[in-house]
Amino acid sequence: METQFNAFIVNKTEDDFSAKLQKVTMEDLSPGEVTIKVSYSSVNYKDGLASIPNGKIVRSYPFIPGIDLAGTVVNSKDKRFSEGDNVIVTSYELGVAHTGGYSEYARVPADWIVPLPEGLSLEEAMILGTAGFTAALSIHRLEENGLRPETGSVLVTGATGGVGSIAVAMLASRGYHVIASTGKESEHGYLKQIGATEVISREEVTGDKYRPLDKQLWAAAVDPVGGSTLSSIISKLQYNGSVAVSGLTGGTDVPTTVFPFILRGVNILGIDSVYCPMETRKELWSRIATDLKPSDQLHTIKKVVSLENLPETLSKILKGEARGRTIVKVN
Ligand SMILES: CCC(=O)SCCNC(=O)CCNC(=O)[C@H](O)C(C)(C)COP(=O)(O)OP(=O)(O)OC[C@H]1O[C@@H](n2cnc3c(N)ncnc32)[C@H](O)[C@@H]1OP(=O)(O)O
Ligand SMILES: NC(=O)c1ccc[n+]([C@@H]2O[C@H](COP(=O)([O-])OP(=O)(O)OC[C@H]3O[C@@H](n4cnc5c(N)ncnc54)[C@H](O)[C@@H]3O)[C@@H](O)[C@H]2O)c1
Repeated sequence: METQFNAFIVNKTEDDFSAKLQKVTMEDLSPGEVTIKVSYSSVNYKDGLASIPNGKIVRSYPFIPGIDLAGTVVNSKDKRFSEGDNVIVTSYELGVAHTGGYSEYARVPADWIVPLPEGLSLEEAMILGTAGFTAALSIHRLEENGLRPETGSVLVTGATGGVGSIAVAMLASRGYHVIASTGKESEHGYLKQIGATEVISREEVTGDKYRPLDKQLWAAAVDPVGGSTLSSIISKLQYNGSVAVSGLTGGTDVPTTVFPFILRGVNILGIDSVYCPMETRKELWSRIATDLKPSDQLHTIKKVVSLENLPETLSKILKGEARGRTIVKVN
């Protein structure tokens, strides 16, 4: 193992903020039982927030962000892992309070590690990453609440984003009629290519004005957008319909009324990928490698960058300009 290696460091002092590639040593990494040579990381909205001064994600500076990583174990003090094992690490404190995936090496607690399931390569694991896991958890929770392809169509908001694109592709590969919503007219072709049956604008979701109960349009929705988009979804879900809520790119305040809940039995399902229990996490990753794997669409969804490209890539995701999933080829 090299004594010095590359990592993307964010630093904040009283009067300065910087985010750049630097040489680091193992002493700059947070402690953990398992050392991993990182092959790929990825770029999530949360990583974008971690790269700006007031994103409220990073707990202390200087810091190495990156909430996702996939790589190979080089050293383990925990019996569950050995040199040469291919692994995935996402969630918990990674890239938030524990140095993350934007580094050639990472050191993490063994309890956070998922062995790479058969059926996924390290690259595919990161095309999916936290976004793919969140999409899978959303679909799992919707199906637990009765959703089936014959129940009706499923709306996906923020559909060109990471969570959105993977949700479109996973739902389509499971036989659902997927209605993808986007603000980007130029991306309708992309959304059809990854499996959307119909593509609608953001305004078609919200309508001209909010009505507490509106026309029943969708059996379910995967919503990483939140805000007024979520208010409209709640009033337009079919009887007993559910929305899986994972994000806030469209805002955090969700004005609603009790009517959809007490008159139509509508459900809001909260989706948290970060502290999802390990047993469910492992089960879902093995489904992501098999029945939930959108094999045909993964390479249409991916874009590959290097650690050097991170500043412009992180800035793009915060402006809502990223498409699909950007993975970072680290080693
Ligand atoms: C991959 C998953 C994602 O992408 S999630 C989306 C990214 N997350 C965000 O944008 C949230 C960033 N955080 C914030 O904006 C603020 O912390 C919010 C949530 C608004 C609360 O702010 P404020 O009212 O100032 O209180 P606070 O920061 O002291 O926290 C209050 C209690 O909530 C907790 N909290 C905070 N952040 C998280 C989090 N990400 N996950 C779980 N819990 C969180 C804090 O620990 C605190 O709890 P306690 O009082 O310490 O028990
Ligand atoms: N709950 C969880 O465990 C979890 C996990 C992963 C992501 N997230 C959250 O999900 C959201 C999406 O994450 P991502 O990594 O896929 O990001 P992303 O940037 O790839 O996707 C976001 C999408 O939202 C769209 N968008 C932006 N502003 C919008 C607006 N005002 N109205 C409608 N659409 C808008 C963008 O065009 C983009 O398509 C973020 O809020 C992120 O924090 C939550």
